[in-house]
Amino acid sequence: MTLAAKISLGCIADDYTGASDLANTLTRAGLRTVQTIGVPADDLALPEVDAVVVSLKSRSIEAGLAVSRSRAAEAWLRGRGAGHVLFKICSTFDSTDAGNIGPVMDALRADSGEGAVLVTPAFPETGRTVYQGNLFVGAVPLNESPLKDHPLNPMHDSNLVRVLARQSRTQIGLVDLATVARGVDAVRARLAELVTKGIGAAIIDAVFDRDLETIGLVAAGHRLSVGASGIGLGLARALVSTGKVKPARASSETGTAVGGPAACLAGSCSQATLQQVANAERVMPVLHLDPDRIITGGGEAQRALEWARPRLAEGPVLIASSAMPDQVAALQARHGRDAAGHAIEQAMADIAENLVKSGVRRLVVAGGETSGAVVDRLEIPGFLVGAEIAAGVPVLRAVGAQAGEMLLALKSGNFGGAEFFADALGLMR
Ligand SMILES: Nc1ncnc2c1ncn2[C@@H]1O[C@H](COP(=O)(O)OP(=O)(O)O)[C@@H](O)[C@H]1O
Ligand SMILES: O=C(O)[C@@H](O)C(=O)COP(=O)(O)O
Repeated sequence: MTLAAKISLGCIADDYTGASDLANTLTRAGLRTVQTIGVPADDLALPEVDAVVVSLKSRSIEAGLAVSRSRAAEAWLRGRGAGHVLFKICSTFDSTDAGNIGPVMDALRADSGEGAVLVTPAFPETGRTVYQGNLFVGAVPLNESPLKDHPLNPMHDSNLVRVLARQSRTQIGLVDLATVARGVDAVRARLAELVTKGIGAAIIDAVFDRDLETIGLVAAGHRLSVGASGIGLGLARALVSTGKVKPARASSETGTAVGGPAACLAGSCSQATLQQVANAERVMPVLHLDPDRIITGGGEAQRALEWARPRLAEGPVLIASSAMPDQVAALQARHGRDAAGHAIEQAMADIAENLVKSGVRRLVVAGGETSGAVVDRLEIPGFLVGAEIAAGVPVLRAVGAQAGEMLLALKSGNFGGAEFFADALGLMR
């Protein structure tokens, strides 16, 4: 890969939608940023950038594998000069007690020789705030939010000190909002106090962007941090305000038009996506997949393609597997959680691959795991960040894709407004 100058910030994202969310945030804060899929091959031509976000599909895999892939990404980023590495996790802390945030954090902490790692999923722009170590999604604690029904990692505890302690080998401390409000020196003093107690990581409260700016200034003096786009915002602003990065103006354009047919795929079952799919019915043809037929090998992907192909010339189409929590639970009871999730992801990848073979060059995908399966199948090695569709969701221009010029939007399940699919296609020309 041709990266002429050394990078200022290295990031490892545990899924592809999360990576594009972070790449979007860093870009808007003035950092020239590229998103790669996995550790990039040496011959991938990328422009000169301040930050690289290496996207992994490691959120729901076995912890040992998540650790080894994250360590490989970290080694690559450090080799390109990154003094600070941010491990980007979900703003709703998506994980199970068996992994993966704690094990990856522990391994990266050991590799980077970090004393106490700052951890916060706060991202106020999307309603994620942390107070006394408790994560709120909008007005409700995490365990009362729609995340309690997530198909792969339902979240039942809003206290992140407890959640992370169950996953990590180190003790977990708290830097509370009152300390953050007192500023950079107070946070540094609190961290030093935690280190003397043998505490290796701390959840840090943040409610407003100004809290993240304080956190970013402290974190920028460390080698490692863990969090969502909010801490990315803090780090980016710190790099700019301390003169380490000369800010670039984020474009509101996505560059030359790609044209050709457009399609949307939804594998997310989040409340936000369910509403967006329902609203899309008013503006484009929508096909609801039969998940049982997908899992039992009933030719559902083929049926979807036969439905979509004749419609593509008329305008965009949407193909969705999204279902309500009770339907998801019933399907999982019949087939098993992982088997169901995997089969549906692979069916989405089959559909995406064949839609692209049929000429689709503009593709919107809803769902993190779903996006991972689709992007892997399309063998897209990286993305440049274009216009912002909604908070946390940019238009992406594929770099080095086999299919040539392509625009994608990878929507985190919970993000986007009620008309997200129409909003996205409106910016993807
Ligand atoms: N109808 C369904 N029933 C059960 N699981 C489903 C259904 N539709 C999709 N899934 C699976 O649910 C998971 C959704 O995860 P993901 O794509 O990451 O969405 P989100 O961004 O909302 O977390 C995927 O593994 C997907 O294959
Ligand atoms: O931080 C966030 O909320 C997102 O960037 C993200 O990671 C969401 O994950 P998915 O909902 O699984 O796409």
